[in-house]
Amino acid sequence: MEVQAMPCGRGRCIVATADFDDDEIVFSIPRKAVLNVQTALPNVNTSVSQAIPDMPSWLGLTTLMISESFRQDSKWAPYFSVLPQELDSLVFWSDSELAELQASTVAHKIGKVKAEEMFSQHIAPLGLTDCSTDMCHRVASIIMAYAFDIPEKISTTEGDTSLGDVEDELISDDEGDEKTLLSMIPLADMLNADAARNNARLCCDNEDLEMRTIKPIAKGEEIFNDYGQLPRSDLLRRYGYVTKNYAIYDVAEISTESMLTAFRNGTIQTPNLEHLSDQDLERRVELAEREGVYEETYDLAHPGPDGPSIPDELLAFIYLLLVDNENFESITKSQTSVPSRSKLATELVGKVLVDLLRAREEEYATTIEEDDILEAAESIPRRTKMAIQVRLGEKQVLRDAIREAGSFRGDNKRMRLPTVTKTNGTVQNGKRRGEEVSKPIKKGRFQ
Ligand SMILES: C[S@@+](CC[C@H](N)C(=O)[O-])C[C@H]1O[C@@H](n2cnc3c(N)ncnc32)[C@H](O)[C@@H]1O
Repeated sequence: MEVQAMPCGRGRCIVATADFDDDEIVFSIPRKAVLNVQTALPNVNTSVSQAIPDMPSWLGLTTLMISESFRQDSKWAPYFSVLPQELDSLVFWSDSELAELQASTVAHKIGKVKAEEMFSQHIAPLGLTDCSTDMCHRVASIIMAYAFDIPEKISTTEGDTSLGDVEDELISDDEGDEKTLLSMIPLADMLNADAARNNARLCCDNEDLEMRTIKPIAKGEEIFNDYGQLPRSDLLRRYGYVTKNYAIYDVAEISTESMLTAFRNGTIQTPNLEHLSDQDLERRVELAEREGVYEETYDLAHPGPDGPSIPDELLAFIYLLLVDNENFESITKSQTSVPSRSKLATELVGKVLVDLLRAREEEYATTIEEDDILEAAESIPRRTKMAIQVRLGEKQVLRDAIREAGSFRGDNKRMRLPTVTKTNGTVQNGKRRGEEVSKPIKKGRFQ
């Protein structure tokens, strides 16, 4: 094998001991060397093997690994012995460490309490001696950071029914029709990842699993697998590390409830913005749901070739809250569709979004400039430094989104504001006299 495992600043890493071309096999793993319900479940005791099919795949594999780790003669013992004892995934952070994430929504996605409920409900009744909650967290977190979802290999051997029921329960089919098996793959899971430096990926098309290059690799270079285009918040939550290479995938979330509260409370700073009654607001939210643009939270990103910072759905949602009654009724009756992005990006939508995004920015206790200074400090603990990078990344996304919203110049003529008091005492909604509000355009859902 033309690779070598060695310690590095990222735990262990795998380094090439020869040159590789593009799309060359770096190493192969026989499927029987993979740990999953197909390979390991028949060995575990009856109560465990009967319970696992009722568990979600991550919990089933957690139970399987814990149970297997208690077996004196487990063939996986050498593998288990090299798995890490400690991880930096967010589930292991103390409250004060988590507080450093400030207003990042990742702190609410850790799922520690829910996981503990699952451990009590499913694993505790199995009576596995010495199995503690800490051990369950450790194994579940290793699975989160190390396991692969591999396509199920359907057995063609007639009469092979040994795992039929188990497979039905534990094989997930979340990617289209392809059923996958959550699996621990020794050696393949020794590869680190680093956004721009990834140069290999696991290929499951053949009998053996193959780690193949996705670009040429020179002798001496580290081999990196691709963990996906993850924002640093998720990288930290799942893998317990962050690097600046992932900054391009950072996202900041804004919750719809917080935006609706700002509308209800009248905290939007736009002058003359007509107050919507709760009932009106409700109708507009229902229309957003019907048009498929309502989300509980919206992800903002850095603008780039893949798209703008502010998603179309968020623009459409704010547009539906701000559009004048005439156009609102017209869309409701499906005489008009929600317009395209260029028409959604009205000056008013931009202005309101700037207010909402600034309010979101203020939920973080420090500014970008303060974080830049804090992050540069040498004496800072490792977890604090990672938390600063996450929250800083989110604030930078918010700043991009604010800049983008502030550049909206679309016509406000269909907006329900600002109200303009005419000298003769009549009030118009900002549209020029005689201006046509909307022609019935094509019906249909927001694209
Ligand atoms: C699949 S394992 C990779 C092998 C791991 N280094 C080991 O020694 O077992 C994933 C873990 O490796 C570490 N890791 C991977 N890529 C990294 C990187 N670029 N920087 C720092 N740590 C990294 C993280 O701790 C992550 O949870």
